[in-house]
Amino acid sequence: MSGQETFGTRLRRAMDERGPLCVGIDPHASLLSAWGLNDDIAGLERFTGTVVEALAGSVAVFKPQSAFFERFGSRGVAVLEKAVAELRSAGALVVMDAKRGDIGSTMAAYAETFLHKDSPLFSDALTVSPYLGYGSLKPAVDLARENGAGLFVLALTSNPEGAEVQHAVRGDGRTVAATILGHLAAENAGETPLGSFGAVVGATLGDLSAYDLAVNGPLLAPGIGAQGATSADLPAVFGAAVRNVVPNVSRGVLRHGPDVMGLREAAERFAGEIRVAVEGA
Ligand SMILES: O=c1ccn([C@@H]2O[C@H](COP(=O)(O)O)[C@@H](O)[C@H]2O)c(=O)[nH]1
Repeated sequence: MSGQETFGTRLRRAMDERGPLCVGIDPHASLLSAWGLNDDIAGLERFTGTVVEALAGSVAVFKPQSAFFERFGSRGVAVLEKAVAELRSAGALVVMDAKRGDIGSTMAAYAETFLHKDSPLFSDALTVSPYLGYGSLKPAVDLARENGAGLFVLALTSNPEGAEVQHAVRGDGRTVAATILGHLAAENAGETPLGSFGAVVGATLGDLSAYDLAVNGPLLAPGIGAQGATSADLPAVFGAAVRNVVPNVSRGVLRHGPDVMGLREAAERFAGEIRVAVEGA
């Protein structure tokens, strides 16, 4: 790596300056309709542009959900590319939620797509799935390091179905999720102020004291708002790791559009609740 700032360094600074809230950009068909937009490319463009206009200058992190753009084909991906560029040039960080995961040789191509500086979809970080084996992610880990980017690895997801895989106990007595967290701690060893290799850990999960969340990396926490978790739950779920949590809210903010002020007020409300929860912890 060439003296460039790491994702962990940029993220820590963004969290300090703007607060840790991550707003998800999830253009569900139902949200497009609620905003009075058609479920087509023009609706997608208007929706995405409104979120960027309202929040890019004040929110630290955005998490576009790639699926909602991909469903419109290449024109949807073009809208996503534009949003990524605009968000980053406004000083926000972009975590692309594409949840990629495949055998190493294919993983290398996914990594080129999202983690190579010359790609139009280059993002500060990418969500990835370790369920083809953590080692299959190596091309993404390597390219992220080379380009000052990061990863968020699915460890303990917010959905109830995740438990049958993630809580499964291996031959050595450790759970699958604990093993993934262990790999991340190793990636981040010695990094300051924060490593670049984070975990996805749902805010919906209740007491996680059985897990060592001290991976010296960020913990992306979806589940606040539409999935039922609240900002006030964060200290109980994350314990001492709460200061490394990047809480994601998607529909909970987006349902306040298309009014730009409505979106801003909703994001500020969540940001304030998160601040109170984290500082009081
Ligand atoms: O464990 C996970 C991993 C990712 N997600 C994604 O986060 C958002 C949540 O949206 P809300 O509208 O705030 O519920 C969405 O893009 C999911 O795909 C998750 O929910 N849980």
